Amino acid sequence: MESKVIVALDLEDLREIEETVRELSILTKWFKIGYQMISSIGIKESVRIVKSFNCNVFLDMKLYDIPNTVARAIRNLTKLDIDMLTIHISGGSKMIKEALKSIDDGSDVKLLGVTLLTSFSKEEAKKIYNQDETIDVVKKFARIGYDMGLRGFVCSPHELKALKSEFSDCIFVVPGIRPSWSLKNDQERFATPYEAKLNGATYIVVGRPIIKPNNNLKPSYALKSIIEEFSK
Ligand SMILES: O=c1ccn([C@@H]2O[C@H](COP(=O)(O)O)[C@@H](O)[C@H]2O)c(=O)[nH]1
Repeated sequence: MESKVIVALDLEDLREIEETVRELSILTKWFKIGYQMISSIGIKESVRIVKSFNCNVFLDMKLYDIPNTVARAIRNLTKLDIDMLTIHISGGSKMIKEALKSIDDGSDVKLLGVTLLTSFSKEEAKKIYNQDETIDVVKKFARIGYDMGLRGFVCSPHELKALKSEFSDCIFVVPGIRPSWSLKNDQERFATPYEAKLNGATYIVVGRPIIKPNNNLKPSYALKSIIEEFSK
């Protein structure tokens, strides 16, 4: 069965990126390209590398701007050979509507709405959104996204179960994954691969525990152990 673990390629060096994809593409066919990689080697080169190993690209752009700007960016980005792309739901209903409209009918790109970043603690979410519980912020965003037509979300493992029961026809891509043996780093709302599986994740996204493991584990061993835990 194809692995549903997406490796976040938060790396900068071209050689290191190529070697990482070469080593890990034996175990998973999904890689996430984000700011760190594109700001060092560029979007087109990033996509080219992942595709050269016959793997799928999750382009995590987290687009957030006025509707016209986002729509035009999406029109360009979907000309690249990518499989999933993100926008911030907090960009608003109009932005989401234009974003969805700008994806060609013939394109298979799945547009995902980011709810609330996993690096937000309850206190931080309260400061910005004036809600006591992160679940209330996340549910509100997911409802807006769903009503505008989104059928895929990025959310933390903490709110996953509630979203899954309300939006059962959607896919859930879940970062903030920390196996028991790894550091939390800047993640605030996190859980183990097994917990994410139990709560209904379609895909999990994992970066540092695989590519920069704190215990000198080889990336391929770290990934193998995460795939096993997520498949239990
Ligand atoms: O809410 C979010 C949305 C995206 N991410 C991205 O996922 C990876 C996670 O990396 P780790 O090293 O496993 O923490 C990273 O690329 C983020 O940009 C997220 O963490 N939370």
